[in-house]
Amino acid sequence: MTDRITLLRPDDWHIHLRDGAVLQHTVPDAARHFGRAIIMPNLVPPVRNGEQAGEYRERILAARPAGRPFEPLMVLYLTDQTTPELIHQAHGQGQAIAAKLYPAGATTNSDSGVTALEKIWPALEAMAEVGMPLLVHGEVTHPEVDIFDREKAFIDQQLVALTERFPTLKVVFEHITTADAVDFVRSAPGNIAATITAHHLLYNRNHMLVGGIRPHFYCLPILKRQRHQRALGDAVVSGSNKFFLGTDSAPHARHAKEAACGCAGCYSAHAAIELYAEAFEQLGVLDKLEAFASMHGPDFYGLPRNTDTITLVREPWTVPETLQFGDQQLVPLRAGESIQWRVL
Ligand SMILES: NC(=O)N[C@@H](CC(=O)O)C(=O)O
Ligand SMILES: [Zn+2]
Ligand SMILES: [Zn+2]
Repeated sequence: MTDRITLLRPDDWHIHLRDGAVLQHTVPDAARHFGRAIIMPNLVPPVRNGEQAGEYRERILAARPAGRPFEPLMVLYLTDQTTPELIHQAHGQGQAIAAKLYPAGATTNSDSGVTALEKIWPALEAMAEVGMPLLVHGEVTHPEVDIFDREKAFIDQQLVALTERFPTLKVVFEHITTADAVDFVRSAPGNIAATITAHHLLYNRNHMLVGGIRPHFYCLPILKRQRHQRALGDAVVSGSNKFFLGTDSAPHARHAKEAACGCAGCYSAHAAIELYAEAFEQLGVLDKLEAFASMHGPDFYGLPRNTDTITLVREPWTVPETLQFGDQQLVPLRAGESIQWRVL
């Protein structure tokens, strides 16, 4: 049994840090072991242009603990109004590395999202031209589509056509949750990749719903049945470079989760690489963690891999019941329970 594993420093290709006072808590967590992170732009109001991305980046850097190598990689939030000029400007000035498609109404803070893909065709054309990746929250929002089918419906109704229309556009299908998404990404060309969260590898909908409803497992896309969890496991076991680490750590204050209408999002930044190590060990592929966490992401984005390392040891520890979140509290993933791995 391996009790110690050293990895090139990993990166998080999908995280929510929020804004304001909570950055004092979310940024240090993200910066514990990750070298870089793709910072999701779904603030209220969203990060719509290069200038706003630059300002948000400064607020994040102001909360970065001294001596940490952590670098935030900024993302634009696409709206019906996003123009090709805006893309060219943000890209040209190095203010944003990617742009995010939230179908309007699909998830937390997506009200300003895109109402019909045709509206952003010119922006996508510009992104393909300059090589800026499109990051996608891949769920349809039609009320008649069952919430467990929304990812598959997005592939069938939107993503296939989108990738055919823009064959050179780099696309990251974010936080995939279904066998359908795994199959789509696997059989797609090299410019299409996906992030996978630790919670979708470790859990399925039974964990959320059997024996009582557990709001801290509620996130979007929602946890699916075990068959889909296994398909995500198979994707990482395959070692394919199309799949890489994106935690989708998405903090909400405790009262906003434990409510009659609770918010979607799981917080995992306090123990992200440790939770992935557990998932990979359960799958019997700890040796594949490094490529997934530290190589496939930078390779896809065309960035250098980190050069320093981190070491994980098998040394169980207990996650606190709550963490400070600005002047509120949040309940992290695994609250009050143990995690098998610890970073030295
Ligand atoms: N994943 C979530 O359940 N929530 C995210 C938004 C998102 O990534 O869809 C959030 O911002 O809270
Ligand atoms: Zn999302
Ligand atoms: Zn997210």
